[in-house]
Amino acid sequence: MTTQLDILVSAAQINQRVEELTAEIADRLDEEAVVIGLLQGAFVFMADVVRGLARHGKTPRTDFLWLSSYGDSHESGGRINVLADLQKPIGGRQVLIVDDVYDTGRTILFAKSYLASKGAREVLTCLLARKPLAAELPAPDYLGFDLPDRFLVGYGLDDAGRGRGLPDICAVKT
Ligand SMILES: O=P(O)(O)OC[C@H]1O[C@H](OP(=O)(O)OP(=O)(O)O)[C@H](O)[C@@H]1O
Ligand SMILES: Nc1nc2[nH]cnc2c(=O)[nH]1
Repeated sequence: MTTQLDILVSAAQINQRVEELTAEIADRLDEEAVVIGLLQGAFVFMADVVRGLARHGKTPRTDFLWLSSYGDSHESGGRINVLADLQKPIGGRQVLIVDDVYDTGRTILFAKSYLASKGAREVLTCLLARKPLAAELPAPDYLGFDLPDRFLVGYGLDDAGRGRGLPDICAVKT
């Protein structure tokens, strides 16, 4: 990437936080729980969350829901599009949504009501990062980091499709 970035959270800090979060989550998940990652942004965090859960003795089912609202823009388009649905029913199950960032809150609020409408018994949320706008909204059940109001890239987060594989959480220099 040619974009200039500042590192906000290092890979080592992320690893440590994932370890703490997954210890807490493992205590809360029941044997029939499904961990649901929101594509695309959650795929890196999701991989670390499920491996952390395994270290803490839980190997839940997994699934993905592909939602999109930003496209290649730095601003939410306002409307959430379901690009690909869950592969298995979740009726009566506890679910944990895993996503990368909580910003306007539209994505996570949509995902919560969408999964509830599919019959989930309990919907828990685990967000890697929260930006200041979302601090006014309902808190996630599990949160990695409170970060500033900057455009985030890396560790799953993209800038127009690029940068998801960067190991740290970075912010675009303005
Ligand atoms: O709180 P919000 O304002 O809704 O923003 C959060 C969402 O924005 C990004 O998704 P995006 O639509 O960019 O799709 P992506 O996951 O494929 O990057 C990100 O992955 C979150 O899901
Ligand atoms: N990549 C990326 N996607 C977002 N969606 C909402 N906020 C952000 C952000 O800061 N970075």
